[in-house]
Amino acid sequence: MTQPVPAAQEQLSEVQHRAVSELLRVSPVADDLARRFEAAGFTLALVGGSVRDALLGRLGNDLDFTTDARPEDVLRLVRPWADAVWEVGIAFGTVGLRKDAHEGAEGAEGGAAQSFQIEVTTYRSEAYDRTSRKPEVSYGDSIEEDLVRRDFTVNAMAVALPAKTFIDPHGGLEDLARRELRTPGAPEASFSDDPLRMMRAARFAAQLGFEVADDVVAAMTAMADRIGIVSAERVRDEFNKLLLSPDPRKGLRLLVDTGLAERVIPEIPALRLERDEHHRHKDVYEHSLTVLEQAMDLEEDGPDLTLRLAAILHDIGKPRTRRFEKDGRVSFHHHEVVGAKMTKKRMTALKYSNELVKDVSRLVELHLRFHGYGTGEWTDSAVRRYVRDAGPLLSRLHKLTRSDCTTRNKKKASALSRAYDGLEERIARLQEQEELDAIRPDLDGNDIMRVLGISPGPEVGQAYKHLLELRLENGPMERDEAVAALKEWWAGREDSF
Ligand SMILES: Nc1ncnc2c1ncn2[C@@H]1O[C@H](COP(=O)(O)OP(=O)(O)OP(=O)(O)O)[C@@H](O)[C@H]1O
Repeated sequence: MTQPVPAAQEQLSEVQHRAVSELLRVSPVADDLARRFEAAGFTLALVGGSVRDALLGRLGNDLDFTTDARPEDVLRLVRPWADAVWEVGIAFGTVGLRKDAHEGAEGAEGGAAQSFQIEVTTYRSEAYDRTSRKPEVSYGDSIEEDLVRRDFTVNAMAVALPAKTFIDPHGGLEDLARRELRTPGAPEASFSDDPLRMMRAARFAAQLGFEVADDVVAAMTAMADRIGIVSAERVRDEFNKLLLSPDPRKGLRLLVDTGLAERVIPEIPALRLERDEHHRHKDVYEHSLTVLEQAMDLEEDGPDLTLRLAAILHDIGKPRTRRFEKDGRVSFHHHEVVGAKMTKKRMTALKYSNELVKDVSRLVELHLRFHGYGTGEWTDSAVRRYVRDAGPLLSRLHKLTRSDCTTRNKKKASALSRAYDGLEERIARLQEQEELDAIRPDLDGNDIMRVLGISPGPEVGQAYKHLLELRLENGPMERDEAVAALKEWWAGREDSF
């Protein structure tokens, strides 16, 4: 191997430093497990994404291990040690488990509990593809055999435990320091083994911010058709991870530029409408990517798949509805309705849940409604209908609609955002009004008559009004309290005569 240049050397030592502290953090649990395997004559190594993430200083509590022990031995070894064991993946060589650990006395938190999600997979000697659910798996005997079948060099490193021996036969550490995705062997061979890896390249680029090596991009472009043999569920899961990453624009661009998107979600590349010489409309593809990023900026509780799907898909009805009108303008009439139908069709083909398909297509359908608001005052009933039609999607619709403004014209943008502020204020006011309108006293007319032993008459109305005042003033009361308050009011009233 060539010696790293000094700059890379510096990066490597920073990488090593991070890795050491990450490994020390998980060590008590990982070493404990490894000693059990060692005592039984087996090896155990931290592997794949866990090693990559340790080197990047972002290892969480999900740990992946690889071993020469067969699944039935793994089960035997982990059962007495783990807090829970899952056997769902056992036919494919994977045992899942949870280990709850307490930090040692010297731990900064002084005894805080941590829960580790662990997967132990037996060495594979064939294409590493644990989600394709092939009926048979063949196991290997060496870790090198296992690592060469992994997707990218940065995912093909291991740390044998408890000795902490670093195993990196494909130069993953250097690629990680260079932030580059390369395959352990020729990319064409790797993608023939499992075409999903092409999607994974785009996903990791988006997730880690790495560049994809030129030969890998070339193979993705040449072999894009092959993605057709992969199940919709596997494609969807990778697409979701890409979309939920910190930089989905980067991953989506790769999918579109290599032709993978054409096979997987052709509505996105179709957004690249050729603009006419008068540039009468903006580039819908670039606009959609920007809307996606603007929507991400408005997320409050972490990445939101529903919102992100709606943002990237909101204009997919445009290419089909584009008309050049006689007056020289361009129109996209009903693109939101057409887009909602297209969304439903594509998401169903990708095997998304009915719930998500319904939510995303609803947002696509509603994304334009607000534009009617800007043109004139909405009646209260139009505002109520907007709220009712959005239902639980209202806060996402607010975010989508606000992000849908990508104009460079600052005046136009701030007018739109002010109009939306106005709408949100009105919604809040109406909602408050309706909540108040819905408030009833804690006892109704019949209760009042029964408690006071009176018949219908103006006193019942007065008693009702008094209880409503109390309800508005103090909030809900227990029944006993309300009865007592009613009697008190009645006695006070009689006294005043
Ligand atoms: N289709 C595949 N082809 C080759 N190797 C794979 C494949 N899927 C998973 N792997 C290997 O298994 C490891 C774990 O896979 P997984 O899909 O959980 O990704 P990860 O790298 O752990 O990232 P994340 O946890 O964010 O999904 C990978 O790092 C890689 O070594």
